[in-house]
This record gives sequence, structure tokens and C-alpha cells, in this order.
Amino acid sequence: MRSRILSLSLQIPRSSLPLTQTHTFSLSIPKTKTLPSLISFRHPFSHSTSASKTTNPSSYSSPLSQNDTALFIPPGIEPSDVTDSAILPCSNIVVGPYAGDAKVKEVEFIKSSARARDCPVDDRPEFAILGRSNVGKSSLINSLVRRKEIALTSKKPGKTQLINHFLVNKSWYLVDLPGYGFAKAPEAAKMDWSSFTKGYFLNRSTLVGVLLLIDASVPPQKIDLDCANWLGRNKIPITFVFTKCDKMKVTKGKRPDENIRDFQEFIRENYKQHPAWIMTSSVSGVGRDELLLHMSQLRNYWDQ
Ligand SMILES: Nc1nc2c(ncn2[C@@H]2O[C@H](COP(=O)(O)OP(=O)(O)OP(=O)(O)O)[C@@H](O)[C@H]2O)c(=O)[nH]1
Ligand SMILES: [Mg+2]
Repeated sequence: MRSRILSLSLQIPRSSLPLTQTHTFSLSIPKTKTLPSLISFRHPFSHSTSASKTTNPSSYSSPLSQNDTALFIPPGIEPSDVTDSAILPCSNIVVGPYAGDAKVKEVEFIKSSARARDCPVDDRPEFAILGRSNVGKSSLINSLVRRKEIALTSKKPGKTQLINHFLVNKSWYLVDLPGYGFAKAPEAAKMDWSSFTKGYFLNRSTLVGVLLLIDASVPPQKIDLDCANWLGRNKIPITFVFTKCDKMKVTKGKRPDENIRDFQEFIRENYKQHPAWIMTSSVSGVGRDELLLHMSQLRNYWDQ
């Protein structure tokens, strides 16, 4: 029996979040849930710890204060057994017994699909990489698999326009997706998010989870919260992957760790249990190995 790790217990989203709103999120909410049946393990719980402070690399400060760090505790480990060393640096993720070999030995581009029904027919598990245009989805894939341009990147938003499947170690997929929220995209670069979500997220039975990328170099965006809430309502497991955490030199605005802390505040308002989150940079490689390890435990649990 394949099981997703559900890290969600969503409360009713607040209607008016005082967030930076740049675009209107256009995901439609389906009337019926077409997800395969899911087994929900005991939800991660809120657990106070100072671990994330002690394990963070010196260049970052913890995005959460000591008293409100909500850990993501995977199946197979009791909250009382969690030690500081089991928490991945720059994240709230506890490594449990399902974590396994996280090395990327080979990667192969399989195909680009314009529609969900054109995606590879396969029973191997996959992770979807989702986020606003230009947040760094394709760059993260290149960083995870240590290949410079297996996924094409660009300074201009709207580069990825198709669903791209990459097969890792012949055993699981990374799926690069077009970004949302790019209002100025040329017609050809815009995608129909409504049919996309129905077609892909709700029917892809091999989807282990979504890596929802959030740009840590800008303040929280309403469109990202809306997206997280939509996924939550549809019981699709999320890991928040904060990108561009190397951008520490800010002349105006806040630093990545401050933006992340602000984002967490909004998440806390909408979720009873905090989803998994991790800080990354495709430039410095921070968070790469840790994210791969986390994905290995989600995958192995799904595949048991
Ligand atoms: N400093 C920094 N820049 C990054 C990082 N990740 C991506 N970028 C830059 O952000 C820009 C967009 O990166 P992409 O990977 O193409 O973004 P995307 O989310 O795939 O964009 P779309 O395909 O348009 O949706 C590029 O100029 C990257 O070099 C990061 O971790 N740090
Ligand atoms: Mg891209």
C-alpha cells in the first residue's frame, strides 16, 4: 500500500492576508476530490526546541524563535525520541528511519508534456517542483542532480512552459513545472492552471509530494499562500523549499531569514501542524543534501 506523508491539517484560510499581492492566483478549487485514498499517519506536532539554532550554518539565523519551532516528524519516530542531531540544519525536518540512500548517481531527461495526460505512464514515485515564475524551480533541479542545465533556466520569468520529467537513479522522478503568477507572460507562456491542477495534481497517483518553492529574497506573497492553501485543501503533501537564501546582501527590504520568519507566521495561522520547510540556495548548494535526504524518507515511506 502506497502512502503519502501528509504534513497538513489545514484550518480555514483567512480571507484577507496583509501580504504583498502581486498577482491573482487562478487555481480553481475542484468540487470533488479525485485523489486516491491516502493514509494519514500521525501528524507532526508542535515541539519546542533550540536545535535549529545550534545546527544552523553560521551565515543564517533561525527563521523561527526558540519557542515556536514546529518540527516535521516523519513516521517511525516518536516525538519523545527526537534528538537535536536528527533535525536537518536550516529546516524543521526530523530525519526518521525511512531516510535512506540520497545520492544522485544518474539523471535522465525523459520527456516534456503539454498536458497531464501526456505525462509518462509509470508507477515510479515523483516529486513536483512548483512555485512562482523565476523562483528557481529549474535551478533547484540542476542543483539537486548536479547538472548545469539539464533543466533550462533563465533570468526572464516564463522559461519553463511544459511539464518536464527527469528520471533519477532509474527509480524516481523530479518534475519541473511552469511557474505561476507571471501576469506579463506572452500568451504562449501562460498556462491554463485550472485544467493543469485538475489534470496533474489531482490525478497523478504517483505524486509523493510537492516541493513548493518560496523566494526567500522577497517578502511573503499572497499568491504563494493561496497556492499552499489550495494544495492543503486537496490533501497534497507540501514541503516548503525556500530558495535564494544566499542573497544575504540586501540594500532595502529584509534578509531571507527575516522573510522566511514572516512567511512562517502566515503559515502558522492557517495550519494546525507546520509542514516541512527547508532553506536552500542553488548558488551555494546550501540545503541540497538535506533536501535529498528528506525526499528519500518521503519516497521510501510512500514505496513501502
Ligand atoms: N542568487 C540566486 N539566484 C537563483 C537561485 N535559484 C535561481 N536563481 C536565479 O533565478 C533565475 C530564475 O531561475 P529559474 O531556475 O529559471 O526559475 P524558474 O522558477 O524555473 O522559472 P520559470 O521556469 O520561468 O518558472 C535565474 O536567473 C537563476 O540563476 C538561487 O538559489 N540563488
Ligand atoms: Mg523553470
